[in-house]
Amino acid sequence: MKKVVKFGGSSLASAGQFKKAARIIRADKTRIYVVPSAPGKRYAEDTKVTDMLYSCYGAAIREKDFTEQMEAIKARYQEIIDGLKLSISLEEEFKTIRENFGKKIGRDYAASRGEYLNGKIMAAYLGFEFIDAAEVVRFDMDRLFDEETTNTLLAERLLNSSGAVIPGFYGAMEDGTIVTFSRGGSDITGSLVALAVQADLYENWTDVSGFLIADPRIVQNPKAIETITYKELRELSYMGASVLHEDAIFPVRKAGIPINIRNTNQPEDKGTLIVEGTCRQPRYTITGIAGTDSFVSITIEKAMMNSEVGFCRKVLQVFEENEISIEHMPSGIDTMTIFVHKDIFEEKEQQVIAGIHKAVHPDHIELESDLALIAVVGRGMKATRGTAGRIFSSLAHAHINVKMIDQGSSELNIIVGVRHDDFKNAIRALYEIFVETRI
Ligand SMILES: Nc1ncnc2c1ncn2[C@@H]1O[C@H](COP(=O)(O)OP(=O)(O)O)[C@@H](O)[C@H]1O
Ligand SMILES: N[C@@H](CC(=O)OP(=O)(O)O)C(=O)O
Repeated sequence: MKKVVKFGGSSLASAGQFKKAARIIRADKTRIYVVPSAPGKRYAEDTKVTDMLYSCYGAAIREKDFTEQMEAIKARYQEIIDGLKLSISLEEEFKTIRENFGKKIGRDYAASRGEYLNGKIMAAYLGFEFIDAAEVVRFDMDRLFDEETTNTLLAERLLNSSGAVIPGFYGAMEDGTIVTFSRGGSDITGSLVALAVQADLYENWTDVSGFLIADPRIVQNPKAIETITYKELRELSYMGASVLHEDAIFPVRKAGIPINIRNTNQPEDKGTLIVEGTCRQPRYTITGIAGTDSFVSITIEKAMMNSEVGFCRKVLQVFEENEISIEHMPSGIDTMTIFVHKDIFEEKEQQVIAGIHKAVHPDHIELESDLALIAVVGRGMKATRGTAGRIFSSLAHAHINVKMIDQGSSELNIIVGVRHDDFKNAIRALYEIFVETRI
């Protein structure tokens, strides 16, 4: 039996949190492979070390003096080292980092140092071997993740280890250039390590007692999900449930390795088990609710659109040419609406509109911004009639106007579009009807 344990930034933000993590690791001899994140927030208004590094590197790039910012980062680590009563020194490491910042060696290198240094401390504290992710997580020369090489490198390096710390979030190209995954990417590293060593379980330790039915920052004390399938989780994390990176599912899913989301502050809680399939019936019709609140909708109107062969393709081509990916596309007889992320669309707005005019000569194009999309997800929905009806009535009851509704053909999710201002209330209303009232 072997387990991979990933600790998120909130679990390693201070010496006190490090001690909790180490207690968890030492309590189970099968917890052999440890993937740490960089120190996260110690309290709500605190700054994550990754963000401190980005901002410090930003100053270096602008050729501003970054001494003070670098000292603040160093102080975060020194506080942990002192609190753990370790005799290691990071003086030399910081000297190198400062020099590399001066040489403007790369933004990804800068960000990766958060995990690198935390890994060094964690390895020293546990008495485990430190393995630099730059040696075992490979990106190709186009900065794309190289899954096959990584799997080989990790397996060769780790299989005989009796205790190893591999920092999360980054890897390197063959020439040593550091590349990071997108934000929250330590979850991906954990998953890659689990696949390479064919772990029995991938434990992902965070600051909540599992995947909760709704975002705890929106719904007060939401209930935890006991068991969730990879498919359901993918829908929820893609739609903004940030507890697990959306790409962390793929490596373990392939090998059927379950993920267990656990709480470092409450290790006695069972957390959430993420599995390929389960015969366990979910407790409620829905498994979870998640949403993101910055979409734009583009509605294209043209009489007789439905009989114009190739209309949709021509419109979609305009988005493709502008490298904008499409989130949803509900349509009517003479209208089609396209939902896209606001931040990506904003920069190219006028090009896209001009492109659509040129491509299909519409009667009218209407843009609506500040929209939110909410996904109601659950394997139990397939067997239950009237789910969409309940969604509508709960939102109507809360005086929320539904802009769009889209049911996936797998009947695993229903997506609802609402105004940005209604976003949180809509999630609360949906939680209320499916979980609290359970009618
Ligand atoms: N459905 C959800 N269930 C649990 N946590 C969620 C959910 N949606 C959003 N979150 C947020 O995700 C946070 C945990 O993810 P993250 O901040 O990446 O943790 P870590 O630092 O441990 O990697 C929680 O503190 C919570 O605020
Ligand atoms: N430290 C990186 C990577 C990461 O995964 O962090 P966390 O586990 O704290 O979400 C970030 O802030 O994006």
